[in-house]
Amino acid sequence: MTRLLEVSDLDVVYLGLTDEGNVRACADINFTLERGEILGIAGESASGKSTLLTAVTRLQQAPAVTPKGSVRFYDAGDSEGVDLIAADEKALRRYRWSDISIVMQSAMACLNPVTRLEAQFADALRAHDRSLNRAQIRQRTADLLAMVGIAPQAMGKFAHELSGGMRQRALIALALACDPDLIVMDEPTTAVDVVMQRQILNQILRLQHELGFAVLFVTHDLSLLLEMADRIAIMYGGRIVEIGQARQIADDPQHPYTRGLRNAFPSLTEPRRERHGIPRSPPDLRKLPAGCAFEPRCDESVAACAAVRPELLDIGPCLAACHVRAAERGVAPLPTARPATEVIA
Ligand SMILES: Nc1ncnc2c1ncn2[C@@H]1O[C@H](COP(=O)(O)OP(=O)(O)OP(=O)(O)O)[C@@H](O)[C@H]1O
Repeated sequence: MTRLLEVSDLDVVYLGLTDEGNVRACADINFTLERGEILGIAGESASGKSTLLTAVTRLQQAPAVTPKGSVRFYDAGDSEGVDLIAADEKALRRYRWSDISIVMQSAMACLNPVTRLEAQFADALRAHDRSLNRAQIRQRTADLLAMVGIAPQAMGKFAHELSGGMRQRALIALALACDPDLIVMDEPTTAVDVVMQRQILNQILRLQHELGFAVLFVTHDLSLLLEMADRIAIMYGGRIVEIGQARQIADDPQHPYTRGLRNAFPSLTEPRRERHGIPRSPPDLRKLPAGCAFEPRCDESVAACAAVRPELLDIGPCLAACHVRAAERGVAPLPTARPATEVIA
């Protein structure tokens, strides 16, 4: 395996008018991605998933800032890598499209409404290779559309002339235009019906298999990730609380929150049983508790959980941020509780 991306100690804060108004949407994010790997990121709404993707791709906009951390991207054969967080706009342009491309939730918002598809593909292709002539661009566009099952005639159409599923697939074809090493996907199938969702996901998996790009895939639908990802990171309250192989997350989840998510939907193979949601609501990111953010909803918590924030530790089957699990597995003793309240600065 060769490393493609390394995210270290990354924080993302939406600046408010006052310090109390700051939202630390992502905190202490650490993960790696290997070439050709599919890493899924799951978690409830407002857990910081989309914020993480925009920070990793440096597409975040004010009031979002990244006060600390790095996102190191390793080009083929480059052992040093480049820190995308520190890179200037000019340097970033070199990586966008050709190395890293993005498929967002709403194709309608991402495709240009006033230009035909062909012109949008031409822009992306020329960003990679300025010497391409019109005939080459048309041929490459037709090939890319064919990869996602769209007839070449569609290149003469505007986004509003395509169905929702076609738009989303056209966006995937556009993301593939420069043969990137990494495609970042933010809920790419939420805007389409379940049949189309299945078709698109199968297409992504087939293309990933053929072309070998890595995928960073965000969704709130854990069941979907269990099917397609190699590894899965679970986010809660802006932090990764568990990260492990998809099979382990499916069969042996460790963090009580992951267990809650896992129990919330039925399995195709297990006997039928009653499903339970996770009680109460996610935390307010402007005022997180000093300890574990999941503690108020956790049925396994002990005194230390409310007082001391658990680190993401290697507990054997996976990395997890849970005092109870770490103690259970002999990785770290339960900390001594000390009551405190933290206000995000
Ligand atoms: N522009 C903004 N200004 C202030 N806070 C923001 C802004 N955008 C997002 N947030 C806050 O950041 C937190 C994380 O939001 P984010 O959209 O990253 O979560 P998510 O897990 O992707 O949710 P969803 O699944 O609903 O898209 C939320 O509390 C949200 O309210």
